[in-house]
Amino acid sequence: MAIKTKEEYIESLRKMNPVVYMFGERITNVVDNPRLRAGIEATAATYEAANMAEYRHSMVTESPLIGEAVNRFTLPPTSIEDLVARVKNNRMLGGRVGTCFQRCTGLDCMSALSIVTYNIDQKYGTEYYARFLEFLKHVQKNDLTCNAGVTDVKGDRSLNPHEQPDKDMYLRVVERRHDGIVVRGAKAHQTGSLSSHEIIVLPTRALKKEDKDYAVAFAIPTDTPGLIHVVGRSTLDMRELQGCDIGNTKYSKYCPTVIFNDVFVPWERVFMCGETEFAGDLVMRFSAFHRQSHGGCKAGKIDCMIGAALTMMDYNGTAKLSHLRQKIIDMIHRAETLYGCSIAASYEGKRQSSGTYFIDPVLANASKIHEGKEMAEVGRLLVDIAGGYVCDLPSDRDLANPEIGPLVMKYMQGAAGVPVEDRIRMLRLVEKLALESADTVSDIHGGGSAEAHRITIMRETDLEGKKKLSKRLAGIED
Ligand SMILES: Cc1cc2nc3c(=O)[nH]c(=O)nc-3n(C[C@H](O)[C@H](O)[C@H](O)COP(=O)(O)OP(=O)(O)OC[C@H]3O[C@@H](n4cnc5c(N)ncnc54)[C@H](O)[C@@H]3O)c2cc1C
Repeated sequence: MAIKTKEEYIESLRKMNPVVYMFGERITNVVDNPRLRAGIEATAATYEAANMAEYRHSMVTESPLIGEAVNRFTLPPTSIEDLVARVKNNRMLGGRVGTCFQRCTGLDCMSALSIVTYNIDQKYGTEYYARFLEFLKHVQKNDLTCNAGVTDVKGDRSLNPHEQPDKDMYLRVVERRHDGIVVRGAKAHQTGSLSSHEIIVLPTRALKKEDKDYAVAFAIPTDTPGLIHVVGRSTLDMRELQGCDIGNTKYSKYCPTVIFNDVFVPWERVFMCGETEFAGDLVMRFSAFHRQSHGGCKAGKIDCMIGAALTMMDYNGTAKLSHLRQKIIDMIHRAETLYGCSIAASYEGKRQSSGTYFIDPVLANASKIHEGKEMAEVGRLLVDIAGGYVCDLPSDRDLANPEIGPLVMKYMQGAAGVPVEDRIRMLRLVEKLALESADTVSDIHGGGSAEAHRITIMRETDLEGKKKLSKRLAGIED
């Protein structure tokens, strides 16, 4: 049963028993909690699309590993076609959910591990790659969702992990046993950790040899004893719980901090343990794949934002105004540049020793730098087009109030013939698309902060080649 339906996916989460806290209280029923469910629904869209005639051909392919049809979200790329399909699927899904569907990070971890575990084995004769392939088979056969446990809480940013006054600021191995390891630490911003069956942990940065205990990668179920998910707050997080003014009526996003309170990991699930010199490569590969992913999903989110802007123009009676139509063009070209860089990064991908294909990291990072700046501009344009009611629209509860409701509705009218309820719904969606902090901050920091992209671009670009070009024209011989 390699392809799950949406319903099977949700039922599979129901069988899990993670330890979860939100707003200071223990949540025992994750799946039916309205706030968490909105996030789970976004991930469920990746299962739904795989079963829809319209998208099945792009979402499903045969795995060379298990010889069965699998959801592409479980498939590390083994061709240029696979790399391109990742971006196209992400764009389609980003547009369908209008937020993050929370399933690419796990694939990005698996893609990076499928390259680096092989390289570690080549150097040290370890068996990480074989262990990783066993894990991957499990993921593919059961159509699992994984999330990325990469970002450590990091304490004092000027200090290396082993230099921190509290040694747990980066996740580390605290005990080595005959049957596995015990780890302690916390991973921040764990997008969709409760929509996932497994959490894949990687180091968050390059490490020195003194940081040996921090050079650890592994995968464990998200309800493993000792794991505590503390759901983070975001700007619109009460809306689903209050059951009104929701905006995106189907989907949302949430990002817990996951605490690893002395968690046991069996050796068969450990994919790196102490090989510090590979930590930087592992995180660089994960980040580059993740930045490629963003080029697809965020372009898809802009598609949805453009749709909302155009609809607001219809509803406000501003559809013919040329300066607003210019702003639509400004939104479109930003989506296409983002997408174009990400698609180009895929076509320029190269086969690695393990057989996995890796994207062009310079193009993928260029795409992400563009996202960090331009998504904010797209949000600004959307709010500009939609009008000031994006921020202080009366609540659904005021509209339903028998005393003031009819009066409020009267003054919410837009263009003739547009149902007032529709105009209100679209304004709420614009609020969610442009101002939900879990999404807008992810445009800046998700996949690493801007400086990390710039450093990668500088490191991975052929600077000498560019100097040679200029020297040749200037007649300078080296
Ligand atoms: C909505 C959202 C979703 C996310 N989802 C995930 C996820 O699913 N999985 C995951 O693992 N991570 C996730 N992340 C984490 C993301 O990768 C980090 O936020 C990002 O790497 C920045 O780390 P930080 O937040 O700790 O900020 P910091 O590292 O504190 O950075 C803040 C600023 O300080 C600068 N800075 C910090 N330290 C240094 C230094 N030593 N040298 C130079 N400059 C420095 C940075 O460049 C940046 O400008 C998510 C983040 C967000 C906001």
